[in-house]
Amino acid sequence: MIDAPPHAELSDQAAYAAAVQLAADAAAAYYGQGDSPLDDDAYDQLVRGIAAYEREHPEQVLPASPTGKVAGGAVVGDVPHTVPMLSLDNVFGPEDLADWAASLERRLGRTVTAWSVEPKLDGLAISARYRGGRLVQLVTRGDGSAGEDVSHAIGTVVGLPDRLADPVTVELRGEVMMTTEQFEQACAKRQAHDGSTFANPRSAAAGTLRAQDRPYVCELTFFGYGALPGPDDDSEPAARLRELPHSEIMTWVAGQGVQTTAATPVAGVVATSLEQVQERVEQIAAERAELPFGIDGIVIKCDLAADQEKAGFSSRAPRWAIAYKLPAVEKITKLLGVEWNTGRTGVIAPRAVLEPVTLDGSIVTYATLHNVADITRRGLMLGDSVVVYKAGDVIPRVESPVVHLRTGGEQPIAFPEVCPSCGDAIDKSQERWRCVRGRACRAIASISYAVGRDQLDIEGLADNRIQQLLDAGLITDFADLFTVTREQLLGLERMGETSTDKLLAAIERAKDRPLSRVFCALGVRGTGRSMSRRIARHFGAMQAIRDADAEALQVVDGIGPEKAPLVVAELAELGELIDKLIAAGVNMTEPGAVTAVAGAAEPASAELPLAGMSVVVTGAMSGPLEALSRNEVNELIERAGGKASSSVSAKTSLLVAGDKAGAKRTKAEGLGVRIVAPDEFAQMVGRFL
Ligand SMILES: NC(=O)c1ccc[n+]([C@@H]2O[C@H](COP(=O)([O-])OP(=O)(O)OC[C@H]3O[C@@H](n4cnc5c(N)ncnc54)[C@H](O)[C@@H]3O)[C@@H](O)[C@H]2O)c1
Ligand SMILES: [Zn+2]
Repeated sequence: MIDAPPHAELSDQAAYAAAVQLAADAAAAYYGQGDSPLDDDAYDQLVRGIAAYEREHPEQVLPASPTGKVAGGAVVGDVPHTVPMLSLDNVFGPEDLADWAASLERRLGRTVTAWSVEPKLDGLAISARYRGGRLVQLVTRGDGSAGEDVSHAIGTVVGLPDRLADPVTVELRGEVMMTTEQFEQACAKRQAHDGSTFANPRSAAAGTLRAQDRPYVCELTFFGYGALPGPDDDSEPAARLRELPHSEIMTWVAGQGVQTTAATPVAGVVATSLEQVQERVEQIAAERAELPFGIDGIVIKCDLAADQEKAGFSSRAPRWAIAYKLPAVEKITKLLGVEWNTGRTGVIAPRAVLEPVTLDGSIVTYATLHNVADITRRGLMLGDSVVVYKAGDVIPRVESPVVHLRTGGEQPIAFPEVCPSCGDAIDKSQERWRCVRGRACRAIASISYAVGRDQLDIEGLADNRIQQLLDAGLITDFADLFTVTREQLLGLERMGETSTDKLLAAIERAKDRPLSRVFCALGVRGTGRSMSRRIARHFGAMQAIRDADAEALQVVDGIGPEKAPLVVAELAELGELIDKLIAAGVNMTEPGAVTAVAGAAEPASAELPLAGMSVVVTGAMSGPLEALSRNEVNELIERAGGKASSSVSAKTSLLVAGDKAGAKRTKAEGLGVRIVAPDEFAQMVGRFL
C-alpha cells in the first residue's frame, strides 16, 4: 500500500538531542491541547530517525526519548490504570503484515485461526469505567500506566451511555473522536467565541475532552473497541469476558447500548486467513474517504483470548495486535498564494497555491478554498502553515491555518476588485462572488461544456473553433449554434466545405438529444450529469421543469431545500437561452418518461429490468457496451429503470465489472453484491440498448 516510510537523518549527538527535544515538545502539544507544530507524518519520520540513531549509538540514548514509550510526552495523570493502556506497533503493507504474522505465530507455536480486523479510529484512547452498570469515571491513556480523570465530559459523548443495559461492573476501552459534523459544529462554536477554529477533528477532540471551563460545549463521539472485567471480579459475566473471542466481546459491548463500529461501513470482521485480512484492509481503505469520521489505519488483532494471552505484551504495545497504517490524508504545508478564477457559470473561485506535499499517494500543489466568506471565517493569511486534507478522489481542501505556527510575517489575502477573467465588476450579494456578466463572462467555457460528449455531443467544435465563432460575432451562447448558416461558417478562416457540412450535420443531430442532455448542457449550477438525468426523467419535459417551484423540485433525489431555490433562480436566468433553443427546434422532452403532474408519484416502472436496483459500473466495457462512454452506460441503466451510482456500498444491487475492475470489485465481493460481466449485463438490458 505504501513503501516503508523515510526517516529523519541525524548526523551527530547534538542533532539527536535536538530531535528528542522536538519530539517531546510535539508529543506534549499533540496529546495536550492538540496543537503540535508537526503533522503525524513528520512526527513519525522524526521518531524513526531517533530510533535509527539509537540503534547505532545505544550508549547515547536520552531518557526523554520517545522510543519504546506508549506516548512520549503525554500529560501523565494521577489515575492508575488497572491494565496498562498501550500503543500499537505498525506495519505499512502486505509484506510487513505477513512478516509480523509469521513472527507472532512462531512465538505462539501455532497458526492463528481467527483474526479480527477493524478500523483504526483516529481519536484518543479512553477508559470508561462502569460500576453496577453506571458510568462513573472517564480516564485518558496518559503515559499508559496512569491517565487523567476527564469525567467532566460524561454526558457530552455520543455513543457512551450513562447506563448500560445490564448492571455490570466493567471497563470499556475505545476511542473518543469528533465526526466531521461535530467538528464543523465545534469550529463554528469556537469561531463565534474567540474567532479561531480547530486544526482537525483529532486535535479538536483532544482539546475538548480535556477542556473544563469552556463557555461552550462541543459534542464528542465514542466507539468502543474493548471491554475488561474488574481485576478482582470473579462473577460469571466477568469470567465470560475473559474467555470470549474479541469479536464476541464487541457484540456484547454493542448489546449493552454502547456504540461500536458495527453499524458503520467499516465494521469489524473476523478473518480466517491473512488473504482475508488483506482483503478487508483494502475494503476499509476504500471506504475511508467517504466515512463521516477519521481513520488512520486498520487494527488487526488475534481474535481468540487464548492467542492474546499467550502472545502477551511488550512494554509499549500488545504483541497480539498491529496497526496497518494508511497513507496520511492530512498534512501541514505553507499557503504560498491564492489564485482567483472565473468559472463557466461566472462564479469567481479562489484556489490555494501550496508548497507541494504528498497526500494519500499523490502530490498536492493546489487546494480549494471555497469562497471569500470561507477564507474570512477561517482567518487564513498568506504564508500561513495550513492543514490540507485529501483522501481518495476528493478534491484537496485547505482545512485551517495552524495559528500557533505564525511567524508574524503572514500577509492578508487580497480579494479581487474586478472579475479576474474580463475585468468587469463583481456581484458580491451572495457568498459565492460572481462576475456581473454571469455566464457570458466565460462564454467559451460554458459553450465548450454544452457541446461536450456527455451533453449535446457536437463533434468538430474544439475550443479554438468556438473562440473563432465568438470572435466573429456569430454566437454568444450555445443556442446560437443552431442558427449559424453555411455561408457564415464558410466565411471563417480554415473552414472548408467538407468541415462546414460535417459541423452543420453534427449540430443538426444535436437537436434530437434527450432532454436530460439538453438540460445538462445548460450547466445549471449544482446539477451534473446524473442529476440532470433524474430531473429530466422526473419531469419529462422542459416546460414542466420550468413550471416547477422549489418545492416541486425537491421531489427529485439529491435536491434539498438549499439547492432547489438556486436551481429555480438559475433556470429563470437561463430563460432567454432556453427560449432560443426551443425556437431552434431542439428537443425538449425525455423519451420514456411520463410527464409528471405536480404532486404525482414517479411513473410506474416496476416492469423495467433494473427496477429498484442500484447499479455500479467498473472496469473496461466489452461486447455491445464497448463503444459506450461511462455516461452512456449510466443513461442506459436509468432507461432500464435502475439507478446509476459510482461507488459500491451495502445498498448496491448489481456491479457490472469489466476487465481491470479493481477495488470496486473487491469491495462488492466482500459485501456479497451480485457481479455480472458486461456481456451478461447487455443481455439484461438488451431492449434498451
Ligand atoms: N503530530 C505530532 O506531533 C504527534 C505527536 C505524537 C504522536 N503523534 C501520532 O500518534 C501516533 C502514535 O500514537 P499512539 O501511540 O497514541 O497511538 P497509535 O495511534 O499508533 O496506536 C494506538 C492507539 O490506537 C487507537 N485505536 C484506534 N482504533 C483502535 C482499535 N480498533 N483497537 C485498538 N486501538 C485502537 C487507540 O487509541 C490506541 O491507543 C503516531 O502515529 C503519531 O503520528 C503525533
Ligand atoms: Zn467576468
